[in-house]
Amino acid sequence: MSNSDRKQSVDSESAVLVGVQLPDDTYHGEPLDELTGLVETAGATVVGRLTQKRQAPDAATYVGHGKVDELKFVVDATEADVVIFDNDLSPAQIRNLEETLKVKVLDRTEVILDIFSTRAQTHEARLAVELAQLEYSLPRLKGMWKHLSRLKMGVGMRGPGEKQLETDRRLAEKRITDLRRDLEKVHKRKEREVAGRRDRMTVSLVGYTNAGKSTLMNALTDAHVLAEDKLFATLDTRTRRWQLPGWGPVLLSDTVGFIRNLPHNLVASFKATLEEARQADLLIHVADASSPVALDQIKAVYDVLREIGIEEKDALLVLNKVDQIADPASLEAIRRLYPSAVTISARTGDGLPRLAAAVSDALSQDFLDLEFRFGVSNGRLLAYLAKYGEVISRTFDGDLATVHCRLSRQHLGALRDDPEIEIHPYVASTITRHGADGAVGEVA
Ligand SMILES: Nc1nc2c(ncn2[C@@H]2O[C@H](COP(=O)(O)OP(=O)(O)OP(=O)(O)O)[C@@H](O)[C@H]2O)c(=O)[nH]1
Ligand SMILES: [Mg+2]
Repeated sequence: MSNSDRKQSVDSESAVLVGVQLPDDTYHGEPLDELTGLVETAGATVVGRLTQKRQAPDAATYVGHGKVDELKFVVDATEADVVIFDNDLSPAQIRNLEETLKVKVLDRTEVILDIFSTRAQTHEARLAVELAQLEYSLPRLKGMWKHLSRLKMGVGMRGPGEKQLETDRRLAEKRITDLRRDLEKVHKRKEREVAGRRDRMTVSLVGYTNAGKSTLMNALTDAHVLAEDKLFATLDTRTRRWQLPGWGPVLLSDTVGFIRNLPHNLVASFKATLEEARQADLLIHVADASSPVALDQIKAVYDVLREIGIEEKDALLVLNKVDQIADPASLEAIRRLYPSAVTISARTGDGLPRLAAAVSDALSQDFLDLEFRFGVSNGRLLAYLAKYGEVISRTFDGDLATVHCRLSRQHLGALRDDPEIEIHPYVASTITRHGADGAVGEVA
């Protein structure tokens, strides 16, 4: 089968969706709405939807026997090509269901991985997706190679997915090792790159997929990044200069969107991309306030952020798409929970000055814990630190002065730009930044 054949078969593929609600499920939305969006983004057409409430999944087929019969009936009646579960299935459950239904059976994670594999643009994103796909499917494909190759190719089988069918498990394992090593290299390089930009303020846009991050990026800068009504339109980080009113230029980054129950190995693989967010001076968490499940989405984003070591308080919440909110009460409900959130519309530009002011405020409040070493004859620098900084200690050793103080990033920037103040005088001058865990390196 050639590549173009495969793409066509996906576009014309019809899918029946299945969702099982378990007692610990706290999601408030319509059970299969999000999966429908994912499946359509992957290029298939939804021809049937079945839901069931259960106390626990059935070990053999996830849904109960009666439901399997009903599913078989729907699959036959609609001549569906694929059945897609909203829940993660075990390899045995997939096998049993495929034997009975005689069509391919996928789960939500595979659909997400499939979308990522068709959308990844950069080298890094491709590596990350291939690794996640291999890691996810390897344990489930053991002993299933023949079984799977009998089934029709399509959603979930593209990209590296189908390569696995041709290769053997050992090759796949070797590939995983290579991919991990390559990604580690990319990660290291990214860390250095990001660290190299330390003295410029960086702001990252994060948020649920389709919340409007790229649209906001375009509204604030001349980025011209792709923004569209599809899930996971953005997979690669883009950084642009944002002329922040009342502050000056900062670097603004757009990032990959998050989703509820984001496949775990995908989070790990995108670590390098998310590194941008982790190292940012400020995160703007963009939420789609017009979504009926806005609160679930906001919570899901905080969950992913915590996984990469970022606390809720470190992100500025922005409630986007206020132009399309039909019921003001729903916005009020969100605002009651997050009173400091800024409401905007990236589309109409409403609230953008308010957002700029909030970002500028947040950055100004940000003080750095610094240690300056310089020649004692540099009286201007000493005076500057005494005037604008909060001096914690001052020691003089011969003609070397060491001043430990807190200084806002804004004043550090101004200090650097001041032609009157020499911060590289006769004696080597260094500024060390103190993080929560002690000194984290030089910034000058
Ligand atoms: N009505 C309205 N629509 C918006 C607004 N902001 C974004 N959108 C629309 O929402 C859709 C998604 O926008 P994107 O900017 O691509 O969203 P994203 O967060 O970058 O999404 P991913 O990159 O897929 O994670 C697009 O169709 C936008 O036109 C807004 O303020 N109001
Ligand atoms: Mg985007």
